[in-house]
This record gives sequence, C-alpha cells and structure tokens, in this order.
Amino acid sequence: MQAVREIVDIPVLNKDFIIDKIQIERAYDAGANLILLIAAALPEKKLRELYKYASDKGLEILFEVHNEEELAVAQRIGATIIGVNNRDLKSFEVDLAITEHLAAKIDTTKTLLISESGMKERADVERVQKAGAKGILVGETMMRSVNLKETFDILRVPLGES
Ligand SMILES: O=C(O)c1ccccc1NCC(=O)[C@H](O)[C@H](O)COP(=O)(O)O
Repeated sequence: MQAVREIVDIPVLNKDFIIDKIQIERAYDAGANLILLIAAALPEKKLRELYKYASDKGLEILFEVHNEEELAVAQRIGATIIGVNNRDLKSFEVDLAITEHLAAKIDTTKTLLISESGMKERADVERVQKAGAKGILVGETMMRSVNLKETFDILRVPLGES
C-alpha cells in the first residue's frame, strides 16, 4: 500500500476484507484514500461503526453490496460510493445483470456507482456504464493481461461514450 502511495498521486483504494478499526488505521497510515467495506461480511451495526470511523478520519468508503438487502443497508448508512459486486461471494458466480438490477434502485445522480467484477472486455464496461456505473473494479483481466496499458485503454470508457 505504501509503495503504491509513493508512486501515484491518484486516489488509492485499500481493497481488503475490513472487519476491525485497526485495519482502517493501517490503511490510513499507509496513505489510502478509500477503504472497502463489504456488506456481506459484517452486521449492520458494525458496518455503521466502521463507516463512521473511516469517514471521521477523512477516508472515503467504497461500500460493496450484492443484493437488495445489502443495498438497503448501504442506503440506511448513507453510503455515497456504492460498489455493486457482480460476483456472488458464496457461489463465485458472476453476472453483470446484478449491476443493472441494483442500479435501478440507486439514485446515480447522488451516489457514485461502481460496478465490480467480471469485466473482461469493453462491451462489459459499456454495459454497466449504460446501467449507471461511473467506475469499475477490475482484477482478473488486469492480472492476466500481457500489456497492462493496452488493457487499461480498452476497458477505459469515458463517461458518456457508451
Ligand atoms: O480478494 C479476496 O481475498 C477474495 C476472497 C474471496 C473471493 C473473492 C476475492 N476477491 C475477488 C476480487 O478481488 C476480484 O478480483 C474483484 O472482485 C474483481 O473481480 P474480477 O475483475 O472478476 O477479478
């Protein structure tokens, strides 16, 4: 985290399974701008506590959801950056329709919607952008890439272009 912070001056996400304040401390100390809170990982009370703790430290929170119940938690807590994970963390099944389904229940003029997982080609990004996503979270496609810059350019669809 620190190594990344030292070489880029864009916002950096500490993408971890955060379950305790100490991890937020560490993320902050290492220079993170955002932390990930996964709705499926914790009860609402704990999520609320960690959300406030991070927010009070000046960190942004990417609040990850996968279904309507989790989205309702995000909305009750007042999350302003919501990540819809297209991957079911129990079955590992991936379906971009999850973003389309949940985006319809999010006011994307007030909430920054990030579509997470399953982005393999530009058409996938265009699809979630059409649904209202303003950003994407990509893992495997970048890890498998033999040319990161080229893959980045393919997947980078400027807002309003799809
Ligand atoms: O990150 C983990 O430790 C992890 C544990 C259990 C299930 C999934 C996990 N991570 C998945 C990812 O972080 C994905 O890379 C991310 O959601 C992006 O998805 P993709 O672009 O499909 O790799």
